[in-house]
Amino acid sequence: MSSKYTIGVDYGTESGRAVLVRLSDGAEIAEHVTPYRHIVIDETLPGSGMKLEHDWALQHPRDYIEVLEQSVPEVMKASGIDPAEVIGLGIDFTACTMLPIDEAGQPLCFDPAYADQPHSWVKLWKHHAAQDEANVINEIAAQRGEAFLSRYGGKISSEWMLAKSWQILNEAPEIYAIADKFVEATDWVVSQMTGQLVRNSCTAGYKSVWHKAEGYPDKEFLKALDPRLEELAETKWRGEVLPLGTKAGELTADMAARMGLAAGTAIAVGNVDAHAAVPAVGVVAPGKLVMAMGTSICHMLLGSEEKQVEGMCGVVEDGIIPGYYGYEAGQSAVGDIFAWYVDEAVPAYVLDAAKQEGVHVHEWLEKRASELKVGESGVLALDWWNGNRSVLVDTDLTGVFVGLTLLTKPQEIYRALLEATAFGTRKIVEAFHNNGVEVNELYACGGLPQKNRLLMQIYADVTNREIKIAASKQTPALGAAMFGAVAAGAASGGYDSIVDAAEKMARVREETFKPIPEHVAVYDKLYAEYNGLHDYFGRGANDVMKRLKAIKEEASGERGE
Ligand SMILES: Nc1ncnc2c1ncn2[C@@H]1O[C@H](COP(=O)(O)OP(=O)(O)O)[C@@H](O)[C@H]1O
Ligand SMILES: O=C(CO)[C@H](O)[C@H](O)COP(=O)(O)O
Repeated sequence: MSSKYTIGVDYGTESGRAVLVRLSDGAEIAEHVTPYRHIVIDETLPGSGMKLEHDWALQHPRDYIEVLEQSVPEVMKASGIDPAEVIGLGIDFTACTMLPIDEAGQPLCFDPAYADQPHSWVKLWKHHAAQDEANVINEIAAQRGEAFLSRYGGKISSEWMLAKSWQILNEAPEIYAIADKFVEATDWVVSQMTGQLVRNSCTAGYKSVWHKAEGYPDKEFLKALDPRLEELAETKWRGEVLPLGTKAGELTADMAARMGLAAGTAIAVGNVDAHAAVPAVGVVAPGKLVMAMGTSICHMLLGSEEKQVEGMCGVVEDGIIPGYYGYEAGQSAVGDIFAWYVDEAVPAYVLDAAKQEGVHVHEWLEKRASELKVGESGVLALDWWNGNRSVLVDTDLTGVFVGLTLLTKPQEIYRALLEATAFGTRKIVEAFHNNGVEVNELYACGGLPQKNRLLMQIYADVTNREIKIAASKQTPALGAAMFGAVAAGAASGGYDSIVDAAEKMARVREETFKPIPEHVAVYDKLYAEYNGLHDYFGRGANDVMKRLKAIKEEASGERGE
């Protein structure tokens, strides 16, 4: 019997990649990356050259289609597989990455009449220009005691659908009026393959404040924000929300020809990058926290009940794996903090030594830092270089070092930064575990577990939990491919559930990182000190970070006088 295959397409911030996967064992047969032609549009609008304001981040929807037209045929060519053997395809995306579309499902920015209006383009997840709207959403939701706030750790983000939709209404009412719908890019790309638009429970739940039983926020709340938003959910956000793993439709003949696949191939509903990674490491049950570790960390966890956990990004029924409540939390900088140190603060002698040894500065520092005993340096840091996303949810918090002396070495500072991010993760683990959402094991995927062994050992020691590492380097794409196999179903040679798909296709490395008891004991003491600093600086006992920010803004003339 011939093998069957599935394709996962992972849409990142700067590029998209297709991975062709064998259904029987999850083997990754071929992959291809297509960088987005327009990458991130944050300075001037394509065509008109209109200058964008600060904090804007747009994308070109055509770039997403190009990934399908280039990377999918490339993986087919590289593998030599017959298109008839590819039975399903799934995609995952950054989120909330949203766009306004017309009645025919076309992006408004494709229409020459609207192409010069920035609000007609795709707003990327990191478009942060809707903060004013987010602040009012949070204020009014808190005043009205809206129940949904507790499902999002008390805060609705400026990155999400409501703030972005409202920004369009405030700044470009003509675009708001003409738009037939606002959709997640993941749902739009799926609609371009199938010819019909359906929404998915993951982005709807985490990014559009949708609840399986209660739906979107009610009209009274939306009206309290702005009377013009009263009908938002029934109009611009309308459309069926389907659980992950559902078949969104079948590949149209036109798209099949452009992608080099067979018409009728099953296409799964869209998904989010970090969330797609969870089944790809084999996690389909509660108790196992998955960390997507790179520039930042997304923490994902399943639970059997809906619990309130301080500072989580969100809890969504069916949001990660159907049948479970999916919890998400995060640290807004991790690899980026280490990058800051390496790029901005390492002495010249370290740069020279690394060059001489022919290793990257990170590797040089990792090697020297791993020669230190736990606690030996006497240096402790708080990991708030990009604010705190969980559990304090406060972007105005900043970094701290304690214990520096004239003898402090660069490797001691580097190690303190690795440890600070591990303490931040322990805080999140404990927030879940102590509120009835068990965390017994950790799984890691993303770039960092491949790059820094000391970091992984520190995470195991600080959290006192074993850490399993993803075998795949393309974990989100593998997860998306698995959902493609589920959309196809067992009758077509795929799988009937993501649990079945994970059993056959997901893999972790044999080697794990286990806590070392002597390290755990010292880290318990250091974590107690971290906790003390965390609460002192983060919970209002000393708002020095906020006062410094105010002084800084005053000094740089940014404060309204
Ligand atoms: N050896 C290393 N040790 C620790 N951090 C590293 C190392 N090499 C690179 N980094 C950091 O890892 C991050 C990139 O992680 P990666 O998962 O590849 O990217 P992304 O989060 O963009 O997907 C950067 O912030 C970089 O500074
Ligand atoms: O909000 C998110 C997931 O909920 C991600 O941060 C966003 O999708 C971008 O991810 P990445 O930096 O890995 O591309």
